[in-house]
Order: sequence, then structure tokens, then C-alpha cells
Amino acid sequence: MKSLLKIFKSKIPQLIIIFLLLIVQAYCDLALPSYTANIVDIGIQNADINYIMDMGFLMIIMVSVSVFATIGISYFSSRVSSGYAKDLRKVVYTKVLRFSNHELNQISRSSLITRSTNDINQVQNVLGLMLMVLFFAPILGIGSIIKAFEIGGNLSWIILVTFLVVLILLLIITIDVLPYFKLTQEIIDKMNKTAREILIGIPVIKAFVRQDYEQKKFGKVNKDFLDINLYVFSRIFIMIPTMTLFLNLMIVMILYFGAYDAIAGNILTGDIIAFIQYSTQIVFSFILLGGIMIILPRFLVSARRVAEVLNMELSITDGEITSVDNNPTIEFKNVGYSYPGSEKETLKDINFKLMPGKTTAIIGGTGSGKSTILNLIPRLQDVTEGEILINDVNIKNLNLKTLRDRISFTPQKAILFQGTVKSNMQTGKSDATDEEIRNALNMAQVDFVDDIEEEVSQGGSNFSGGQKQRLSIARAIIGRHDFYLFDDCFSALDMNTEAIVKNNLDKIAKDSSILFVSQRISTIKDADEIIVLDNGRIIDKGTHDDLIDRCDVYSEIALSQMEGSLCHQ
Ligand SMILES: Nc1ncnc2c1ncn2[C@@H]1O[C@H](COP(=O)(O)OP(=O)(O)OP(=O)(O)O)[C@@H](O)[C@H]1O
Repeated sequence: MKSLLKIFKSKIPQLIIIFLLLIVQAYCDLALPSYTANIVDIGIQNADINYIMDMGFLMIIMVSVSVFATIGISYFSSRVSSGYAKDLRKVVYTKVLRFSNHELNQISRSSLITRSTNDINQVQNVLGLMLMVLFFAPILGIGSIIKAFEIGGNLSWIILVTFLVVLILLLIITIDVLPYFKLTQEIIDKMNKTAREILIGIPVIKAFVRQDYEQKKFGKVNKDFLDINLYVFSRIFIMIPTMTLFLNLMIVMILYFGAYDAIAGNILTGDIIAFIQYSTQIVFSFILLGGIMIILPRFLVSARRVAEVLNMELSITDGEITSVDNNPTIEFKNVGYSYPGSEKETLKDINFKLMPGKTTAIIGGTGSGKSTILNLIPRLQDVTEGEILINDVNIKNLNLKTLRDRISFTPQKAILFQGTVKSNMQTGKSDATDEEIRNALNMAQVDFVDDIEEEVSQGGSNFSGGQKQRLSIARAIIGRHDFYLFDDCFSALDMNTEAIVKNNLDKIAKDSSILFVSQRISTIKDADEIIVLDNGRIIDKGTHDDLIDRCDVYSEIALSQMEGSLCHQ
């Protein structure tokens, strides 16, 4: 929670203004019943119209000041709460961008969406209410108690009884609904997760005619959410008429017992009216506080969930070294890797070196660990055994920006961002000129884009899989890097296009290291070194011809893909 309070610091000046306005508002509200009493007991009693007019005028001023104070309080409260939510979203977003796959898996992606939207909204809404009520209710309540006890000594027990009843009622409701707030947020997580899965899987759901099944799956989570909300809100809404009932009973009791006191000459009629007004304000302030007591746990649940994101320890931390010599090498030394929570060693004893001007390729069966090797280089995840060195410096000691600036990484799944072709190309090189963009598009054989300002929909959904691959290759080659890593991203290119793209790549990256991951022999056969991976272990290394001759796994893959004559080219 400390992390949340730290962000709140900048709001303290506005908080002071709210506090001052609340005092003004409470002062005015506390003064009004005394004026009413004076009008009744002095003005009407003495038939003094001027006195009544003076009091009335004072009351108008007090009400006006109170109204302006209330407007000010609402304005500043919403400014503080929405400003705080904006700051919170920014900090959460910045933190999430530093997450590795490990953290992303720990707090699921759908939960992160709920936390940065719904949970922060809860914090904003409740904070806004709290700012208006948390200081105001005690000031008004305590002030009214003092005033009420001053004027209606004998009747004060009625306030005490009503207060106790209201308190017990509030406690019962709060204790009853408390456990459901955490559950509500968890169900929203689940609903996001289910909706996300369904939306991504729409084509498969339709193709397999699974609409009914998926509808039922979503319907169940939706129903759970409805049930919890119905339960919580029915309890909260029971509170309002019940409180009103007790408030009215209190007024009846004050009038009943007050009438006896007035006849006995112990209290004036105006004071009974003022006493009723103060008692109403006391109960009203407790109802306000009670309301906050009920929604506070919801605020705390959401705040804790947001704080969890902010306090999450990053598994990948920055190193201090900010420079790397030119023409660097990357060396894997006895590298091993196991995914968090998995007992299986995904990679074991991986040793190889990427050299400037050389092309290396990794081939292996599905799930053999090819992508995992690539992810280790830009430190999307860290080795669990051994080390990766850039020019003999462990990459963990390098500043992340320094390391990642040296690398061009194209993941297996082509990812494009909403915007234009140009803005997507500038993700690869922020200051890329139109000329450079067109050049990169040509090199990657992007012949389907006429204008670099052409729109790219969210996730690149207005391009085909193969088109997205070409665009992501263009993005990878637009900037100059020491290492080009391609994770099976040539798979949708036909042989001819692939050959042209690779030829272009050789030209622009002649002094760099290129690493291809592929299942296709045609993509890797010209590499200077081919690494054959099987079940997370390197089983052989060499050129295409070497491996064809001596490596059974490699030659089997090659034979299954190529004609015999092509294998020995
Ligand atoms: N996030 C993860 N958590 C746990 N295990 C994982 C995770 N990602 C991958 N794995 C496991 O690690 C192994 C290697 O996966 P990886 O994606 O590196 O294989 P690959 O050789 O690139 O496969 P493909 O050719 O299908 O892309 C697989 O057995 C997979 O089940």
C-alpha cells in the first residue's frame, strides 16, 4: 500500500483545500438549526418580523456558502480521484512494460487488464466518495452531537439509542458482504479471461460449431457475477430504507418525549425543532460513514490488487554496463533453462557462439526449445544455468537498453500495432525516414503496400499471416543491429521470395550476426553453422553438408522436406 500512498503525495495541496471547504460546509450546516430555533423561539414568540427577516437573511447566506463549498468539494474531490487514477494507471502501465514472461504468467494477462481498468476505477470512485465523506461526516456528526446535547439534555438518550441500532445494523451488513468484494474482482478476472479466449478463438469456435458450448461457458461466469452483485447490492440497498425507518422513529420519539418536556417547561419549541435537525444530522453522518465502511473493503481489495502489480519484484533487472565494443559476439556457455514452476529442463548444456558476419541457424522438432533459446538473448527471460556473454561480458551485467538496442528480434508470431505501416516500421527505427521505410519494405518483398500511410488495424488484422510476416521482417531490418534474430518467421514465404529476402538481408547485415530458427531446411541450409536441437539439447552442429552426412535427425528432416538432389547441393 505504501506504493499507492507515494503516488498520492502530489495531491496533498488539493486535499488541504478540500479539508478547508469541508470545515466551511460543516460550520454552515451546524449553524442553520440554531437560526431556525431563534426564529421560532424569539421571532415568532415576540412577533418580531425584522428579527425573522434578519435570521432568514443569515440563513440564506449560510445556505449559499454551504452550496458553494459543496460544489468546491465535489470539484476538487473528482479532480483528486480522477487525477490519482490517471497517475496510477500510468505507473501500473510503466511497470507492466518491464514485466518478463515470468511476471506476466504470475499475474495473468486478463487479471492485469482488470487491475489496470476496473480495479483502478473502483479506487477512483471510492476515493472520490471518501474525500467528500470521510472528513465531513465526523465533523458534522461531532458538531451536531455537541449542539444537540447543549439544547436537549433530557432527550439525548434517544440519539444514543438510534446511534447504537444504526451501528449494529452497519456492522452486520459490513461483516456479511466483506468476503464477497474480493470474490467480485476475481470473477471479473475470470470473465475477462473467458471473453478474451472466446474473442481470439471466434474462427475456431465457428468452424467447430462450438458456439453453444462457449456461450454456456461465458454464461456461467456471467451468472456467477450477477449472483454476487445481486447479493452484495441487495444487502446494501436494504440498509437505506432501514436507516430511514430508524431516522423517522427517532423523530417520532423526540416529538413524543419532547412534547412532555416542553409542557413541563424544560425545553422551548424552537429547540425541539433544532434538536430534531441536529439528531437527523448525527444519524445522517453515521449513515454516510456506514456507507463508506461498506465500500471501503471493496476499495481496499482493489487497491491491494493494484499494489500487488506495483510491488511485484522484477525477475529481470538492469545491469550497469552501458557500452559494448563494435562487432560483438554472443556466446552461450553451458546454458540451461527451466520455465518457472516447471520441473522439466527445457534447455540443457547449450553451447554455441554467434560471430559477426556469420549466419547461424537452429533446427529441431516442435517443442525442442528453439524459441526459448532466442528469448534468452534479449533477456525476455533469464538463463537458469550457465551464462550468455556478449564479448565475454555476462548479458545480465548490461543495461537492458544497451543490450536490446544491439538486437533485432522477430518473434514467431508476427505482431503488428494499430496505426499505419509507417508507424509500425518506426517501431524498428524511431527516426526512420520515408525513404528508409520504402527501402526496408522492398527488401522484405512487401509488394502489397502502396502507401506507407496505409492503415494497420489492431494486431494487424487487415493483413494476412504471410503479409504480417513480411511486414515484421521489414521492421526487423530497417534499423542497423549487431544481431538479427528470426524465430521461424519465414515459414509463410514461398521459396523464391524467401531466397530474395535472405539475399537482401545478407547485404544489409554483412557485418552482423544472423540467427535463424526454422523447421524448414530451405531457410537454413546456407547458414555457416546449423545447430540441431532435440529435446532441449544440442545433438550436433555443423554445415548443411556435414549434418546431412552424419546427423540422422537432421538428414531425416531434410529428406522429408527436400528432393535427394537438393539435399546435396
Ligand atoms: N511459458 C511456458 N511455460 C512452461 N513451459 C513452456 C512455456 N513456453 C514453452 N514451454 C515449454 O518449453 C518447451 C520448448 O518450447 P519452445 O517454444 O522453445 O519450443 P520450439 O522448439 O520453439 O517449438 P516450436 O517449433 O513449436 O515453435 C516446450 O516443451 C514447451 O512446452
